[in-house]
Amino acid sequence: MTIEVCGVRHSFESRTVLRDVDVTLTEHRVGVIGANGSGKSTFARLLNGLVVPQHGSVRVDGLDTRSDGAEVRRRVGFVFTDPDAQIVMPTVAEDVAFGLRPQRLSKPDTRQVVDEALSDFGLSSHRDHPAHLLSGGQKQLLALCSVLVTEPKVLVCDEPTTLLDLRNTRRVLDLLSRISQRVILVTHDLEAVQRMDRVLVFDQGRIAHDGPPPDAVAHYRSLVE
Ligand SMILES: Nc1ncnc2c1ncn2[C@@H]1O[C@H](COP(=O)(O)OP(=O)(O)OP(=O)(O)O)[C@@H](O)[C@H]1O
Repeated sequence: MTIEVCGVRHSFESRTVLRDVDVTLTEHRVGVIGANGSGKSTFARLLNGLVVPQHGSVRVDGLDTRSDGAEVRRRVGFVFTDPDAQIVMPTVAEDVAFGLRPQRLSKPDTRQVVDEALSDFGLSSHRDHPAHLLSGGQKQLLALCSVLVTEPKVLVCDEPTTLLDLRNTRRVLDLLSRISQRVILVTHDLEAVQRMDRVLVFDQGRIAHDGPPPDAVAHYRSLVE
C-alpha cells in the first residue's frame, strides 16, 4: 500500500504551515521529526483526511482523502497526542469495544478481543473503570489500544509517548515496532526514530531531509546548531 502526498501546500488563515510537500511512503516504519511548529502534526493529519490540503492531493491506496475520506479513515488509524480527544466511551472496556462495533462480533467474542487487547496494554485491572479517571499515560495506552483493535492498515501516531513514563514508553515503542501494521510516528524522541526505516525531517513546513535515521537525526541537529 502506498501513501502519496503530491504538491501539498496548506495554510491556516494567513500562515502557510506546509509547502511543497511531495513524498511517497511505502516503508513499514516511517518517523517524522522536526522543531515545534514545523508542520509535523498537520502533515500527519493529512494522511487520514483530518486535514484536507488547500493545494495538492493525498492518496492512500489510490483513494483521495478529499473525496474518499471515510474509506481512507478505515485504512488509516490515528492516535492523537491528547488521548482525551479520542476516548469516547464511559469505561475502559467499552471504549475498546466501541471500535469493534463495525465487525459485529458476538458478545463473548467481543469480550475476548477486548480482554486480550487490554492485557497487551497492561490495562486489564482497569477494565471496568471510568476511562476519564485513568492517569494521562493510561489514557494514552487506552487510546492506542482502541485504535489498534480496529485493525487499520496504517497507524499514524502523533507523539504517542509524550505522557508516558519510561516503562510505558518502552511498552508502546516495542508494540509499535512489532505490530504488522504500517506505522508513521511523529515524535521528538530521537532514540525512537532509530528503529524506523525512513525518517522525514520537517523544517518550516517543508521536508528538509528524507533518509535513514542516523542521517536524518544529524540533519535535524544541524538545523538547531
Ligand atoms: N487548526 C489550526 N488552526 C490554526 N493554526 C494551526 C492549526 N493547526 C496547526 N496550526 C499552526 O500550524 C503550525 C504547524 O503546527 P503543527 O502542529 O503541524 O506543528 P508540529 O511540527 O506538529 O509542532 P509540535 O512539535 O509543537 O507539535 C503552527 O504554527 C500552528 O500554530
